[in-house]
Amino acid sequence: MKLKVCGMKLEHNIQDVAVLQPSYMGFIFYEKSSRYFNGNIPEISENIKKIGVFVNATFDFIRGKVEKHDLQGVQLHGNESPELCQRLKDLDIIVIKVFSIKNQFDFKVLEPYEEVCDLYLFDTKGKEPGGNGYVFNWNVLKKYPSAKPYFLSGGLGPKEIDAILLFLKRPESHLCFGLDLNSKFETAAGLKDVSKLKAFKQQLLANNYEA
Ligand SMILES: O=C(O)c1ccccc1NCC(=O)[C@H](O)[C@H](O)COP(=O)(O)O
Repeated sequence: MKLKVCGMKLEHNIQDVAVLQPSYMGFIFYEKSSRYFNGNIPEISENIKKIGVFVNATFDFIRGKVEKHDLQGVQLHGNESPELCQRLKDLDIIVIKVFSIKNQFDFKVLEPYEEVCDLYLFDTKGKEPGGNGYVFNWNVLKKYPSAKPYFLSGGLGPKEIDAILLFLKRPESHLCFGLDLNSKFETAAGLKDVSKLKAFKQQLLANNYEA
C-alpha cells in the first residue's frame, strides 16, 4: 500500500517526513490553500516521488512548477480537461486526476480520462477543492468500473485506521493503490505530525500492508 503525504509546506518538516519514506509527497500550488507551497523542496530520497497539486492551472504554469521543482507527477483537483491531462502525460510525468465524491458518483465521468492519466484519486467533495478533512462514503466505490489503480483520500487519519483496514479487505478496494494523508495528521496547516504518521504506517505494516 503506497502512502502519499500531501500538503507539505516547511523545509524541516519535509525532511522529517521524508525519513518515514512515504512513496509520494504532495506540494500544493494553489494560492487559496492554507497549504500553498511557495518554497524550495529540500533534497529528499529519490524513492519519494514529488507530486505537484494544482486546481485549474494552465499547462504553462504546471510545466513551470514541474521543471522548477523537478516534480515526478501532478495531481489535478479542478475541472482539468482530458486534453490537458494528455499534454501533461506527454511530459513523461505521472498524471493523477482527482474526482470528489460524497454519497454518490457517476463513474461515467471517468471515461474520457481513462487513456490520459495514470491514476485516479478519490477525495471528499466539500467546500474546498481539497483538504476538507472528512471521509466520503466508500461504499460508492463498490461500483468502480475501471481497471485503473486509485488513491483513497479525504479525511484519512489515525481514527480511521480500523475502517481503512476493513475497507482494504473488501473487494472494491482491490485497485486501491495507496492512501493519501493530509489534514488529519497536522498540528497546523501544512505542518505534519511525524509521530502520528509513523504510528499510522506501523499499523499498516502490522496488518501486512507494505507501506
Ligand atoms: O489540502 C489542501 O489544502 C488542498 C487544497 C486544494 C486542492 C487540494 C488540496 N489537497 C490535496 C490533497 O491531496 C489532500 O490530501 C486531499 O484533498 C485530502 O485532504 P484531507 O481531507 O485533509 O485528508
